[in-house]
Amino acid sequence: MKTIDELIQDGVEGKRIFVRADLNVPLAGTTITDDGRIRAVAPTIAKLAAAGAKVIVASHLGRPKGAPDPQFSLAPAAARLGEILGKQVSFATDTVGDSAKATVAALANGEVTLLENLRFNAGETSKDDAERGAFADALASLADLYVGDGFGAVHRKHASVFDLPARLPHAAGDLIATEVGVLKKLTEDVARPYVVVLGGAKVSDKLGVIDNLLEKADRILIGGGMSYTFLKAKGHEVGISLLQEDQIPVCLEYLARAEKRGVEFVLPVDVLVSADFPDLKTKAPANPELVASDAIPADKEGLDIGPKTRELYASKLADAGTVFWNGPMGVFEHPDYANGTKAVAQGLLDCDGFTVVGGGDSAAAVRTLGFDENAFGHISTGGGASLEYLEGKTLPGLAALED
Ligand SMILES: Nc1ncnc2c1ncn2[C@@H]1O[C@H](COP(=O)(O)OP(=O)(O)O)[C@@H](O)[C@H]1O
Ligand SMILES: O=C(OP(=O)(O)O)[C@H](O)COP(=O)(O)O
Repeated sequence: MKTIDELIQDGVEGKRIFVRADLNVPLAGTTITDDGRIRAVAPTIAKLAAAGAKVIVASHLGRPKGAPDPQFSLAPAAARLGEILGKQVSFATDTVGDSAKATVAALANGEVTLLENLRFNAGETSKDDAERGAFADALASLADLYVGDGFGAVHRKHASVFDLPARLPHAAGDLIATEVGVLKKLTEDVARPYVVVLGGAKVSDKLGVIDNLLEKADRILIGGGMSYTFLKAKGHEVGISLLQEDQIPVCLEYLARAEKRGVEFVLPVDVLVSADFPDLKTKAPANPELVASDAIPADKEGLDIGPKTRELYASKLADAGTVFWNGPMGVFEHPDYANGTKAVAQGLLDCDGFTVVGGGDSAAAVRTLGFDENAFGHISTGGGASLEYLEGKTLPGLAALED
C-alpha cells in the first residue's frame, strides 16, 4: 500500500484529496460523547492539509436507511474536527449534491471540508454493484486523489470504502497503517494464554468470528448482548434479552468445538436484568435485579454481567499473555450497567500481557469510564474491522488500497 508520505512526495499541492474516515462517534443528541475516532484520523488530515492539499473528509455515522435523517448528521463532527485541527472545517449538507460541489469548489489549498453522512445515499451501502458504482462515480468527480483512513469501516464493501479507491489514485492513511501494524502482530505469534473477550450489541455481525477464534484463542469470554444466544442455546430462559434465534445451532456447534479443542469458553454465571431498557439521557436509577444466568425471568432482559461473573472474568484475564477485547459487557452508557465493562477494562490493565481493545463503543467505554487510554497496549478504532482482520479475511477497504 502506498503511504500518504509517498503521496505527498509525488506532490499534492492544490490537489483535491478525498479522505474516507470513520467518524462514527457516539452522540447524545448533537453532543459527541467520545471524540476518539475524530482524534485518531486528525493527524492524517492535518498532514495532507499542511502539504497544501484541499481535503474532503467523508464518513458514515450510525445506520440511517439510505436517506437523510437529521439524528445521524455529521455536522457536530465538523465542528469538533475543526477544534482538533485548530482551523475552520466547512460542512457540506449533502454528499454529492449542490452543497458538496460548492463546498469543494470553495476550498483553498490547505483547507478542509466534511461531507454529510455518506449513508444518507442508498448507493453507499447497496449490495448492487451498479448502484454502488454510480455513487462512487459521483464521489470520484469531487476529487483527484483518495486516501483510505477509516479503519473502523474497512470490513464494509461500501461505495466510499471499496468502489471509490478503484476510481482514483489512492494511498492508505496513517491510522490504517498503525492499526494494521498492531493487529498483524496478533495474527503472527501471540503470547499465551491468548484470551478473547466478546460482547456488545452487533451480535449477528460478530458471532461468526468465533468460528475462526476457536482455532487461535485459548480462552473466549462472552458478555454483553452476545451472551444470550449462547445461554438460550444451553437451554436457559433469556426473557426479552438480545437474541439471535437463528444462530442457536451455530452457538451449539461452537460450544461443542470449544470443548473438543480444549478452548475454555466462558459464559456469564450471573446477570443484571430489568423489565425496562435504562434511560440513557436522564440516567435515572434503573434498579436492576441480580439473577443467576440460568434464571432470567421471562419478562426481563439482561443488561450487564453480575458480580460473580466480573470476578470470574477478572481471574480468567489475570494470567493472560495477550488479550483482544471487543464489545462492552453491558449497557455501560448507564451507570447501573457499567460495572461489568469496568471490571473487564480493569482486568486488562491488571494482567502483564499485551492488551488490545477494539471497537467504537468499547474504546469510548474505556475512556468515558475514566481509564487511561495509554495504559492499554493498543486501542483500535475498529471492532468488526479488527475482528475480521484477525480472522484473516480479505477486507474490502484494505484490498482496495493495494497498489
Ligand atoms: N446486554 C446488552 N443488551 C443490549 N445492549 C447491550 C448489551 N450489552 C452491551 N450492549 C450495547 O452494545 C453497544 C456496543 O456494541 P458494539 O457496537 O457491538 O461494540 P463496539 O462498537 O465496541 O464494536 C453499546 O452501546 C452497549 O450499550
Ligand atoms: O462502529 C463501527 O464498527 P464497530 O462497532 O464494530 O466498532 C464502524 O463505524 C462500522 O459501522 P457499521 O458496523 O455500522 O458498518
